[in-house]
Amino acid sequence: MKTIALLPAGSVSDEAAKHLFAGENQVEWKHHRLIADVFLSTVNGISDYSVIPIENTIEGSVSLHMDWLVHEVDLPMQAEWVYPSIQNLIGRKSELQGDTGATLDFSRIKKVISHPVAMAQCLQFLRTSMPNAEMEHVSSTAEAVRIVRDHPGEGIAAIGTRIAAANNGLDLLATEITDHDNNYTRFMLVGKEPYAARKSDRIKTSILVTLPEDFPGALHQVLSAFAWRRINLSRIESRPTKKKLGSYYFYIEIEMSLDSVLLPAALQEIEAIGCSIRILGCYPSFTYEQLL
Ligand SMILES: O=C(O)C(=O)Cc1ccccc1
Repeated sequence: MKTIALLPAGSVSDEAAKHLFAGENQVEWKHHRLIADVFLSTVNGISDYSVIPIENTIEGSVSLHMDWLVHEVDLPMQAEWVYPSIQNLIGRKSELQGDTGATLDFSRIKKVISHPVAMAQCLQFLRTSMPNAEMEHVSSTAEAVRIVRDHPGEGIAAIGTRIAAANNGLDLLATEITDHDNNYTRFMLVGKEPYAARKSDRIKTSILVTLPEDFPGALHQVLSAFAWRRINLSRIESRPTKKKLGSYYFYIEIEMSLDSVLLPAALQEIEAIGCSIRILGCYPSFTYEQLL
């Protein structure tokens, strides 16, 4: 039996997690309202893994979650997979219908609430369909839908999944409202134990590199340690160390397993120039189709 911590039922994370663990009946889900509690559940040994959304096609890195992974906890990355992010506008049709019935009057929506990543995916839709509505961020799309359920008659709508609308007895006011197609979110499974339920040919390694101070060209040297070995990088991102203004570390995703001969040699070379390296994990990567 594996216990998995994740955001609430009906969240995008919930759909995505069920996609990775499809067909496994020995799974227990522990839903949490806040991503901090999702992480802490695994840190405290209450669950084996946490499911963390880390990157989205439209919004890019989910910085809050990446920062938790790096600064607050020490949980190795064990698998990553992508899942389509399909968002819908959810509320009560009856609140948006005038005397004449049928058409929905979106100008009656005073406020739209959702998770910041979901909201960011639908900004054009919101701007054109309800330019005067306020926007408010909450901890998940599922939480947003629950709030709409608990506040009838207040002109509030949520952005969330179809499942959340159905679970809460609410209507789909508009479907598939993201501003761009091909909107995917990348999820990470973190925990102490390796994930071995499925195999992938694509193995990645994630590291954090902190550059030495006053070393001109340090980042160039780091990148060249990978480049001349023809090691492919799929993501590189700088984030503040939170210790000093202007001090950053680099989060780097490498398309190679730590078990290879080449990668440990590249990492040694990088350390030799005075960089510090923290390995965040070496894990299989799955496409959406691979898990179908
Ligand atoms: O709020 C949710 O439903 C989540 O799981 C976080 C999220 C939000 C939007 C896209 C992907 C994940």
